[in-house]
Amino acid sequence: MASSSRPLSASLPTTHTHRVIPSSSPSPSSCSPATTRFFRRTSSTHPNNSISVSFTCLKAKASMSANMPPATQEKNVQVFDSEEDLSVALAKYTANLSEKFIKQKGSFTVVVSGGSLIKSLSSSTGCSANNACDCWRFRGRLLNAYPVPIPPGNIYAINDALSAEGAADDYETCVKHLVHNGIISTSEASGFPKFDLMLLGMGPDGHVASLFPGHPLLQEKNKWVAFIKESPKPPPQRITFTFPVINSSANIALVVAGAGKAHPVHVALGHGQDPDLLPVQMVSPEGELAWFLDKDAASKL
Ligand SMILES: O=C1O[C@H](COP(=O)(O)O)[C@@H](O)[C@H](O)[C@H]1O
Repeated sequence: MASSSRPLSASLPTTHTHRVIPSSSPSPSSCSPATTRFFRRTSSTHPNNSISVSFTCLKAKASMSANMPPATQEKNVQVFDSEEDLSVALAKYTANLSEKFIKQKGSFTVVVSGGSLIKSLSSSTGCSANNACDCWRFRGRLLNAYPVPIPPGNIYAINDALSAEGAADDYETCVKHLVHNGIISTSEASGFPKFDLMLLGMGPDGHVASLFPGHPLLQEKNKWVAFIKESPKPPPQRITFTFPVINSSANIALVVAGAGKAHPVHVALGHGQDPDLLPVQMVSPEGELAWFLDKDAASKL
């Protein structure tokens, strides 16, 4: 997770084409006050796994599609011809939210999940997936075209020197400090922390963060951060934000690329069925849910 006092703003160098279906409707010691804060992921591998985060920016030219099925037309879904185009649009979306929240309350809090989201986003920043965080910290830039003054202390990574239990506890304590200090908002509706934006990926099985199909953690109602020791996807030990926190977010962007994810996308957007409730179907933020898909992920829509 992370935060900035200056909105992500700059010129938008590129125009790309995509379809838009508008919506109808860490450790505690690193918890210093400041303003864009990045929460490095909603889930993390643990231990000995590289943690990576990043995203890119730019402008995408929107055009409405008249050919999308009705169920999709009720959602905010954007489909891009390439991962690069998707990245560009996602960065612009993030920049707009950053500007809005910083104007409103002087800060912007963002959670970024792991997986290929990081790789694809880092590709157009000039940072590799592995050094994306260092790019933020040491180059003082979140995005190539969007200079963002994010102090290193505003990026909250998990402490992977700890056990999974310890890391979850440590991260939850960190978030509690930030809530206590007023840096992270609290949802009036749920009482859980309310991040301004979560950037989530999704697995081919429909999992989000480290919340897997059929796992008891899907029903977690109290914890903010939970650990898992038997993840069906390696590595087995992870920590994750829980659904009460995820769904208290002001905004969530679900960023999905690849044909292997077309089925859960199809189901989550209301066009198909799966015998199991997919975790991605449980994503329901207090504010807006925006889908950023590449054309392969959208191929069954
Ligand atoms: O395990 C995870 O996987 C999903 C999807 O990863 P991807 O590499 O297929 O994009 C990721 O969104 C999630 O954060 C992570 O915990």
